[in-house]
Amino acid sequence: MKKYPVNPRDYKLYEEIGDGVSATVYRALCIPFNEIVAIKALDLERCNNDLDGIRREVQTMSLIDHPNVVRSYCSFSAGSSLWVVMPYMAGGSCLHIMKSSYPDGFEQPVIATLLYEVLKALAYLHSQGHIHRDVKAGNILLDSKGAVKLGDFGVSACMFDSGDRQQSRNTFVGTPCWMAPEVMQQLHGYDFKADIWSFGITALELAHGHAPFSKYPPMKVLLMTLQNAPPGLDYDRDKRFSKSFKDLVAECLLKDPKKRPTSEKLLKHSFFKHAHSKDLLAQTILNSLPPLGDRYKTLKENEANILRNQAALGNSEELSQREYIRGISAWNFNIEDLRREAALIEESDSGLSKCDRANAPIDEDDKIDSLVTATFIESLHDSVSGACLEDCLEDHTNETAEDLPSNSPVNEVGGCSNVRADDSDAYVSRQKASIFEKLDSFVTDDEHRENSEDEEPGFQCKGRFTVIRPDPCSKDSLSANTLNSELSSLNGRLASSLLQRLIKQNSMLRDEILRLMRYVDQKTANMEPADTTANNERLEFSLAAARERDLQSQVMNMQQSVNKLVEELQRQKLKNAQVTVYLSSAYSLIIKPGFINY
Ligand SMILES: Nc1ncnc2c1ncn2[C@@H]1O[C@H](COP(=O)(O)OP(=O)(O)OP(=O)(O)O)[C@@H](O)[C@H]1O
Repeated sequence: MKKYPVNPRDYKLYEEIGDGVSATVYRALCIPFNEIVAIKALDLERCNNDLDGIRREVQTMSLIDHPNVVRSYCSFSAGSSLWVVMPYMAGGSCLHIMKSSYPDGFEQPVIATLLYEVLKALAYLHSQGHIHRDVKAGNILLDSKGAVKLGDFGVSACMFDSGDRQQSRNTFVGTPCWMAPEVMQQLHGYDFKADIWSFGITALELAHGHAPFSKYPPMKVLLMTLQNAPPGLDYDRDKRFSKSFKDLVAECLLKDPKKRPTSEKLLKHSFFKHAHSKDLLAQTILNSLPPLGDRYKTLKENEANILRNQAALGNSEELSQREYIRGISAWNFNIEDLRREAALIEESDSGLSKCDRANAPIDEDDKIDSLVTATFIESLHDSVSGACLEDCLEDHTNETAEDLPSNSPVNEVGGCSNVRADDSDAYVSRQKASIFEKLDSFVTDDEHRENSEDEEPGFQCKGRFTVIRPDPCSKDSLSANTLNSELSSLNGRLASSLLQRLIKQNSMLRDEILRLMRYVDQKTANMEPADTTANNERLEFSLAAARERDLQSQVMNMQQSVNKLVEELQRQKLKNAQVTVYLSSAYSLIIKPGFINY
């Protein structure tokens, strides 16, 4: 096999052809081979220390060998970046093609051809034990001849992972609009079927030019996906599509992952009778397209214009949502802490939830959805009283996938720094106030947005980062990761902080009393002759006070130990749940090799 050089000097970088949250992609020349390649430069500083994710992506890409999957030729470090050398896909991504020439989506034969190729990639990946976890138009790449390849393994996972990597399958990654309900729920982990859901959403994306719910902020997408009927090809404008296409989408978007077909089975679906060879793609959608670099430049210019117009209108909040406007593929909704908290609450909650009582779900799936959604919201309520997220639910319980332009402008992405403070009380109250503010702004924005299609979401989560409603000027701006972990630990921290403050106050009062007593004693001693008995009493009193202070500090230490033990218990509980999931997957493997089902 051809060995590509691993020295940056052997490559000449040309124009930029794409970018994501963690990477910029360039067209480049591999000088010794005189061959055009694509180089994905992963900025290690922008990767939020997700070195494991990068390692996984590079490792997965280098091991993969399938005509429908983008593989990496080699990778190496170049300055503060990691360069991944890949085949150059001159057509770019389906998302970019739609954005520049097909805003309302592709025709059915094109969709069938694209989806068939993607499905072959998925069948291969699944057979190798990989879950892609980020299937979407933005990750479907075309070369100049119409060959289709699935790319971006930034969040892929291996079914046979153990330890930390197994854990990654129990976390909340992907992109909200494309994310399967079971990935959001995090009740029993998930498997290959999560990709089938995303595949169904991608089918809708290719048919309409944007994914269902794409105008909504991630938090709302999450609630709508759990609560509403699955989206489908049910609108008037969908009449142009065949029944087999509608059936395919409906099968992929079944909420119960067990009922969804495998990728192997889907390959035999009657819809793929409409699929053609790659020539169709070359002759239709790629035919009149300008070179990728030019297209990318135009897209960027359009994006800049939109931002400038918004700035002129004084809508500063929309300014830095560049990723959303240009259709960056991944805005991974990283709320695993919150989800975990919701799941724990559910475990320990034997009574019916608000949502359960109100909605009286008819079947088991709906019940689980409602319960999880309700516990999710209740956990927020428990942590931060006053947050009123039910609005999100109630507003949309009867909505199905409403189609809204994926390029609708959204809020600004703020610089979100973690808050640090020396004074724990001030820190806790500031965090609390900040959380209230964030949640309030989320709810307010949501209500506001209901009345206007052009309004922007209040939350924006992208890439391996989660970003909350922006406030670039605020020093106290808080990342959603911080928010999530603060929410889960706020009650414990508040209680501990309160106790510590009480002990501190108590000991200050005691010192003050002792000081006053000493003062009174001195005054009395000046007036009276020395009294041995009184002196002895004073000595005893001082000793008792010292012993009391000693005991107080022991109580404080014990309190801290209890806090640590509670934390450890929660960690162990989580580990236990993961081991159970792992064992059940191992068991399924033994009884059904090649297919994993929890
Ligand atoms: N081999 C390639 N040839 C041509 N264009 C590419 C290639 N790889 C990526 N691109 C373009 O660059 C964009 C960003 O790439 P990629 O999705 O891998 O980066 P990322 O940082 O992982 O982004 P995100 O996670 O936001 O999707 C793609 O959407 C695509 O348009």
